[in-house]
Amino acid sequence: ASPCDRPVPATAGLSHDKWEIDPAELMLLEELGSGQFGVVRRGKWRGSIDTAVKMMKEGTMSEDDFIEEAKVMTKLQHQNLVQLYGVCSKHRPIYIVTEYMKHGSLLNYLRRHEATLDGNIGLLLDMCIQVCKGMAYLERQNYIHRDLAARNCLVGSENVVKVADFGLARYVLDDQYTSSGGTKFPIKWAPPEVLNYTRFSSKSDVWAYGVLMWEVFTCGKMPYGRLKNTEVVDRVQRGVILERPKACHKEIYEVMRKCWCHCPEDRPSFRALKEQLSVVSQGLL
Ligand SMILES: CS(=O)(=O)c1ccc(C(=O)Nc2cccc(-c3cn4ccnc4c(Nc4ccc(C(=O)N5CCOCC5)cc4)n3)c2)cc1
Repeated sequence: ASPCDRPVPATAGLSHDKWEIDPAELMLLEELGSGQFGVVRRGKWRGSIDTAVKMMKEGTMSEDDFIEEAKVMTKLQHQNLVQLYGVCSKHRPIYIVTEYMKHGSLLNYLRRHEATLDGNIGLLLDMCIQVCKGMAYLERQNYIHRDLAARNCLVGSENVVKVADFGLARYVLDDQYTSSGGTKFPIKWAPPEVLNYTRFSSKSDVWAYGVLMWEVFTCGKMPYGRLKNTEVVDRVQRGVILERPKACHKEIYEVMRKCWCHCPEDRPSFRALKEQLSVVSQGLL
């Protein structure tokens, strides 16, 4: 019988899990950057969809666990989260395919545009509010980021800011990055309970969010300057916090300070932060 009148088998298309992307549908373009994890390139998916393709160097990630988690991550959808489109896991290195953000990381954007951003309180606050909305969504989904910082947020057109790489830290194999004693551990974004017991929670993400607000209002300065990790750990455990950036109104700094309460339960939720920041933002108009 001709193929057109042969019944389509019920399993057609099911062999490809929807989080699995066929590399034949990806056209790899210029390199966007790289790190110890591998290389990131811009890509076109199915001819027209702009993507960023992270090509994970072998040995940097527990791949099978990550591929399992990718099924969950593709379901996390919000206008302030960098959308995971899927993975190419049938070859090595595996590819992590996400939506493309054309202005790169928030940290580099702040540093590159300091001249126009500095003093533009409304725009800086709007960037913080966008990150807060993405994080409030993750909080509602009981999803912990574990490495929130300006370097892990991305900027798209019209100053859209989105949170990236949520949850990815759990799959990094380099224990210099994963253990709080390691040289690559993000000490400056970690609260006391993470430094002492690696106890991650949405409230430890809130602490990191306070540091991200400080990064935004300093247009990308390094928190605690050139202090060594051991000196930062000592200060944080003694309750010494980051000073108010000069471009930052006292009421905005008050919000940051609440994110740095020693006890996690005394810190506001992202839901509460979103309310507080929009009140401040209206007050500015
Ligand atoms: C700690 S870890 O888990 O090992 C880990 C480490 C690193 C990463 C990671 O993704 N890093 C990473 C590195 C480079 C680019 C990315 C990266 C990831 N992306 C996801 C979506 N979009 C992007 C994107 N976009 C870019 C980046 C740079 C430019 C650029 O060249 N510009 C210059 C001209 O002005 C505009 C900006 C443009 C767009 N860059 C991500 C993720 C996880």
